[in-house]
Amino acid sequence: MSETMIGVIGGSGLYEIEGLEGAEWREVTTPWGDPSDAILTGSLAGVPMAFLPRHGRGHVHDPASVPYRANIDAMKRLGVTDLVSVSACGSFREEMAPGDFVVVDQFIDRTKGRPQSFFGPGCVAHVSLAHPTCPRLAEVCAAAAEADGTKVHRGGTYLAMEGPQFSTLAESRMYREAWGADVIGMTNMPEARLAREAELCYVTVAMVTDYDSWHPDHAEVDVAEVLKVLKGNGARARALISRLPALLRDRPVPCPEGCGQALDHAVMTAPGKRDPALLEKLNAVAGRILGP
Ligand SMILES: CSC[C@H]1O[C@H](OP(=O)(O)O)[C@H](O)[C@@H]1O
Ligand SMILES: Nc1ncnc2[nH]cnc12
Repeated sequence: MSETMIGVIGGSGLYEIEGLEGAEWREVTTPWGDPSDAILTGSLAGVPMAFLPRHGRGHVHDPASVPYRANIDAMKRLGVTDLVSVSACGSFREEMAPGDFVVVDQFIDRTKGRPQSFFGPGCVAHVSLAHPTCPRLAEVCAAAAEADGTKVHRGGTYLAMEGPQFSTLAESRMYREAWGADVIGMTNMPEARLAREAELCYVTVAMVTDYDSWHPDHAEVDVAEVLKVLKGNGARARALISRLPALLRDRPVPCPEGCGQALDHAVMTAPGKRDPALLEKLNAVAGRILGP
């Protein structure tokens, strides 16, 4: 049985974490290009961890230019089994207030033009995305946040918009009223798709920073407001991360939810028709089924 390794992708406002033993920023190269930044590796309470700031230190990447495939490949290559996305989001629900955390379990993807898959011509694969997050990791994250006194909403639909501008009032109302979305952000797609293809347990912890633009009693979202709330959220996000090792250590690997076998019946291309160059690029993500 291989061991649990926790990966964290930190979103806006979360560019590093403290307290890792043997902490080292490591440059990881991937066949999909460079990740957003070097990756901070080390261990926490004896459990190996890897932390990657999604936008890079200094917030260099906008939501469209984040190298999602390189980020997920790099995490997989390092041995990550459980990947937590910690992200800022707007809320479409009165009860999901700024400062609350929403452990997301569904996505609606409105992003455009971002590479959506590791697979393609020469190695076609179709994984299930019906349940795009790992229920075990979701429960662990919810418990870790609650232990710190944070108000947690278990379950919620995250609308991934293209950005970088925030939504119009009409869009905000449509996502909330007609589409039933609970929170909105710009980055967790295609990240969640790619994590599933890479057979990682994945969950989004969405930290509510604002009410987007639909709420009659709150000003429309702007970055100043988001940053103000993020300052408060940062410490609680770090506290959540620090509790993960105790909750994930000693759990079986692979996870019984099946995230680690997502590719078992997914590849359609006949062995003799597979493109060797693409197979080479897939060596970390799909080496388990395609061979290293
Ligand atoms: C700073 S507000 C908009 C920005 O914040 C969120 O980023 P992340 O998901 O990486 O925390 C949102 O998706 C936008 O990219
Ligand atoms: N209202 C909002 N829309 C999109 N991304 C966000 N990130 C934080 N708040 C947001």
